[in-house]
Amino acid sequence: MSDDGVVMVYGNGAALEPKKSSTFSVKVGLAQMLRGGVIMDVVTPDQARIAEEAGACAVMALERVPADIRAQGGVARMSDPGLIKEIKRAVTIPVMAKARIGHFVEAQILESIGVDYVDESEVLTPADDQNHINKHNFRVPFVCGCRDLGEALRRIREGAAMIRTKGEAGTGNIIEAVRHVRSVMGDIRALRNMDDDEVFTFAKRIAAPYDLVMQTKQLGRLPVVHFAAGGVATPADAALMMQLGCDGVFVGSGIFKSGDPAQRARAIVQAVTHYSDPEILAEVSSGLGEAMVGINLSDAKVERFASRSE
Ligand SMILES: O=C(CO)[C@H](O)[C@H](O)COP(=O)(O)O
Repeated sequence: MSDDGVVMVYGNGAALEPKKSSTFSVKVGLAQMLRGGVIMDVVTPDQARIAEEAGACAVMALERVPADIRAQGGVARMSDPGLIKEIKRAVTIPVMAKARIGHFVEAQILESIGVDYVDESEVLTPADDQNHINKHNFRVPFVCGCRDLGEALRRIREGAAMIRTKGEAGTGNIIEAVRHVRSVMGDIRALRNMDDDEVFTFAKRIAAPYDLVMQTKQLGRLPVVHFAAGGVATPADAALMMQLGCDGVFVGSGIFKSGDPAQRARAIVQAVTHYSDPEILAEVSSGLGEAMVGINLSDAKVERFASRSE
């Protein structure tokens, strides 16, 4: 436990470590450095510079922001490695990049060009509808999405060193992000109050490895860093994710599909830093110009990226 009462998971990584890998706890520790930060989707070196200047703790290189993936359709893939290299040269903060679910060759390519993290992401078109990447086969740390505690712990068992709740990327609508964060946090609260004897059945019910469920119970939180993603469009949305207990946020479309990306990016960083101070939140939310338009999710025709994997 650290001074601020936060459970430090770095030293606990060894308990999650399969025999095969000697690096898992190092990857988990590396992701800790991102806590309290904002990770911004960027598609060009210029956008990466805007993100860094605004105070992003990392950027996520992808071929199109999720709102454009939705609007344009087609198969969304890993972005051009040449472009990712240019983005790496443009900034000093860590650069993440997305690989399709199950596409371990895209991940090999991203590792070979030196990205700092790979996001095995449902925002891209899945390559394998049964299997995720065996992330223990890589030196580079992975982040993966989840909608609930079981899904988070399954990804961690496969080697994810960081988790993000999925939300619904590219909608500018926070409702699914709230649902997913509340689901994870609610299950952790229920788990903490459970008798140890009940954990076997609970682990079976959420289809998660017993040892990771038990570790989560003991820590009172996910055993790796947990960010929110998908639908964050305003400083208030970002602060909401933090007040619900997340360690940081990913923002994609919400910044670069808004009227003034640089100003909105700065405001969202401030909101994450001062997430429990409504006066600062009021100040940074003022005069930001147009937010992204967004999509109403009660429309059944809207594709759910979050349901693309279990
Ligand atoms: O997939 C992501 C995180 O890995 C995206 O960065 C995130 O979900 C973006 O969503 P949005 O465009 O709604 O902000």
